[in-house]
Amino acid sequence: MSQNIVTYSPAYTIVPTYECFNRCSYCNFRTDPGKSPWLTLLEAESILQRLQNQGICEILILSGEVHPLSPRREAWFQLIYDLCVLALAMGFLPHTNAGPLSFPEMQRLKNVNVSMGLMLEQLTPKLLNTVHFHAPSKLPDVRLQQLEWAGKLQIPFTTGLLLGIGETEDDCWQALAAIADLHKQYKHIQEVILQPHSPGNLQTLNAEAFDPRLLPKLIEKARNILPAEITIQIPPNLVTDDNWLLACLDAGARDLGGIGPKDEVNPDYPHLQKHKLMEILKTAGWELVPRLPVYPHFYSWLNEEMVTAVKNYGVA
Ligand SMILES: O=c1nc2n(C[C@H](O)[C@H](O)[C@H](O)CO)c3cc(O)ccc3cc-2c(=O)[nH]1
Ligand SMILES: C[C@H]1O[C@@H](n2cnc3c(N)ncnc32)[C@H](O)[C@@H]1O
Ligand code: MET
Ligand code: SF4
Repeated sequence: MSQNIVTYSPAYTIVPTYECFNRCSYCNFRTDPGKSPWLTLLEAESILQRLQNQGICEILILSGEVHPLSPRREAWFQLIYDLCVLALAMGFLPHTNAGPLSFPEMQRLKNVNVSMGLMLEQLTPKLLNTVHFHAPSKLPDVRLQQLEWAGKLQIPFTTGLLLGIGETEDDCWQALAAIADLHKQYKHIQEVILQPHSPGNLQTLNAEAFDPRLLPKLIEKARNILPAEITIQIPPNLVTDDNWLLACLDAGARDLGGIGPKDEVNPDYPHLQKHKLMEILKTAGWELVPRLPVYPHFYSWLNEEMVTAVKNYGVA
């Protein structure tokens, strides 16, 4: 068995809506409520048709958020649900990250997703006075509760930290320890993303990019805090120097996340072409291998329909 494998998920991101009632000051994705048209199922169908037979497995459904008490919340949720059903019908594997959900919403989405995700971001409440001042969805207790519900519902889950938004190193260790604790109870975390803050043109936060030279040490320490079965993921387009990227792998990162034509969250940071990335990794002896958005040890948590969808990729 080769030990020098790095995985990635051939993915395409579908955005139900960019409108969001939160205003995270580092966000380059959101528009104001009512200001962005929602994706229609017809538009989605034509996008997905063009993606067929291109080696893409994962459809990442990434959304701005309609307030839980808004009269438009139900239609917003239904659109996300229907997009998952459509992606499945067309042979793709959905992974939804649409911000915090109610327990029944999460329960319903489990039926039409092979895995789901929500970044913890950070745990320290001091960010509520800064980058998350206008972002009730980023209340640490709300995020922790989401991770707990995902565990109770046995949803294979992706979470992670956003780095360089005003936290200290110690804040990172505490956030990682909280993820490790929840995982020890429910065994549901498949990967933890260590996402460096990367400034774009639309955000209001005036802060530097997270210094990528700090990443390897952070990954090494994260590797010690997190149980071994949780994979550490780093986004290669946000670690723009080849040597730093390789240093991240040496430190214990083993996955490069969803790689597709556009990074919707960080549109100013395009991904390298796959063969370029492969070449860089190869020089250091790493092999880049595609994976599905759900890891094999979670197949027993999926319903029959999700297992069938996964089986179409010749695994399970
Ligand atoms: O291309 C991206 N994929 C992102 N992904 C997808 C991720 O890289 C993988 O495709 C999934 O983890 C599925 O395996 C996220 C998934 C989450 O659950 C939470 C946050 C993200 C963030 C990004 C992102 O910024 N860019
Ligand atoms: C989908 C995820 O994208 C991350 N995210 C949001 N804005 C930025 C940015 N400027 N740089 C890096 N990551 C970002 C957050 O962690 C969010 O949860
Ligand atoms: N709004 C969601 C969150 O922040 C997912 C998309 S962020 C661009 O968790
Ligand atoms: S990061 Fe997510 S929750 Fe925050 S403003 Fe952007 S879309 Fe909304």
